[in-house]
Order: sequence, then C-alpha cells, then structure tokens
Amino acid sequence: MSTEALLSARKLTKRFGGLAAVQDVTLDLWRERIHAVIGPNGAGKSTLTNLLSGDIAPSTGTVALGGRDVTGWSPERISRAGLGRSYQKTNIFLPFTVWENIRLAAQSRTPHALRWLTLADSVGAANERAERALELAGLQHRRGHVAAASSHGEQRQLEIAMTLATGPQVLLLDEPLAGMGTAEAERMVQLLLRLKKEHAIMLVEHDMDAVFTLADHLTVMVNGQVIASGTPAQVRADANVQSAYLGEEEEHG
Ligand SMILES: Nc1ncnc2c1ncn2[C@@H]1O[C@H](COP(=O)(O)OP(=O)(O)OP(=O)(O)O)[C@@H](O)[C@H]1O
Repeated sequence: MSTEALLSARKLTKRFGGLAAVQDVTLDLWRERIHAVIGPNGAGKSTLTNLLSGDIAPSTGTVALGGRDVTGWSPERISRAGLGRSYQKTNIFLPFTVWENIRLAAQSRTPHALRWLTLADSVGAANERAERALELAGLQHRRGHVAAASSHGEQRQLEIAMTLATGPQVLLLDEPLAGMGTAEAERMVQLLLRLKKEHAIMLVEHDMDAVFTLADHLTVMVNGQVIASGTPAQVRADANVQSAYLGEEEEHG
C-alpha cells in the first residue's frame, strides 16, 4: 500500500468577497479510510467539497490527487484523474433505468478525443465499470427498473453507483444519508463500509450516529476553519468541539 495520501489539500482558502467560506484547510484522504467532515450550517463543507472536485477554484492553496497537483483543473479532468463526487440526485435521469443511468455515467469517463479511436475498447471498459458499480452499490435487482420508480434510498444508492462507474479512487460523498429512514440509513452505512475497502472517502454528513460509526478520521469545521481534527474519540473529547457543536447534539440526545 502506498504511504502517500490519495488526495492532499494544503492550506485551501476560498473567499467570496469579504467572507472566507473556507480558510487554511489542510486535509489528507487515504485509501481504506473514511474521513468525515462535520460542522454546523454555513461552516464551509460544501465549499470545501467544491474546491476538491474542481467545481470552484481556490483563492489560495493547493490540491494534489495521486501525487499530481490538480489545482485549477476542470471538474471533468479531475474526475478522469480519479476523483468521484456524488451530487444529491441531480445527475439521475428519472425516465431511464437504473442500468442506463449507470452505463451513461461510465461512458462519461472516456475522454471525447478517444471515443472514436478506441470505440470497442472504451465500450467494453465502460460496460465493465458499470457492471461493477451496479454490483458494488447493491442494485443488481433494480437493474431494469426506471429510476423514477425507485425509492429515495435506492436513488441515493444509484447516485453513488453513478459516481463509482467513473472508476474513481477517491470519493467525495455529500450527505448520502440525507432524508433516509432507519432501514435505508443502515443499508447506506453498510454500502459505505464496502466502498471503503477500495477507496479513499470524504464524507460530509449531518447524521452523527452514522458519522461516529463510519469515520476513521474526523474534521470539524466552524466558520470556514478547522477547529478540530483527529480520531472520533479525540474529537469527541475536544473541549472546543463540545462547546461549538457536539455539545448541543449531546444535550438533545
Ligand atoms: N457562491 C457563493 N457566494 C457567496 N457566498 C457563498 C457562496 N457559497 C457559499 N457561500 C457562503 O460561504 C459560507 C459557507 O457555505 P457552505 O455552503 O460551504 O457551508 P456548509 O457547511 O456546506 O453548509 P450546509 O451544511 O448548510 O450545507 C456560508 O456563509 C455561505 O453563505
């Protein structure tokens, strides 16, 4: 196993006018580890995700993927370099079947310039990636069903399968448990544990039970800054975190 992090962000800052939505954030993602990022609304979690995926460019700081500096690259190029990002359902074509959605996502990985050159190869490789993604996400039994007829939980699984179909090494998952009931959430937790075996994962999630079940490493953000980072036990014991964030949760729980 490589001793190098698959993704390394160094001192990332993003300013929107006078507001630093993300400030000086440094973070590493490693294969076989889930790194959860938590924080109250407006903490900068979405902005951080956008900086890592290339959807927005940092004001300062760098992002390296697999040892290569990818700062300023387009999201498509970063995706082809091995980063997969799940969006909340936005990419699903509801009238298409589960399989068609995954297959389309798999094809998007092939660079346009190569499509006509190596058509047979690329079709075969895309089919393979799609089959694997379908299986990994546990959606084989839904293969021929139209996405619109799938439950909320299955649509979230599909969203992850579509991300997997691009063949990523690093996964950025944005609230995969949002809006789920207990049984669906449990199924998603099991899926994330399976995915962890082959990927480096950053998980942005509000469900604290899931976060503390899944995370190997936890970063807490407040007002754009990291206020604590460490193992879940270290973070739980951190006085800053308790007053800024977890304290409130625990009072309710
Ligand atoms: N495009 C933008 N222009 C101006 N301000 C922005 C922009 N995007 C985000 N912000 C601001 O940056 C801060 C961080 O927002 P962000 O959405 O990253 O937080 P978050 O932790 O993801 O919140 P939530 O949990 O509600 O999704 C907020 O104050 C937000 O209003």
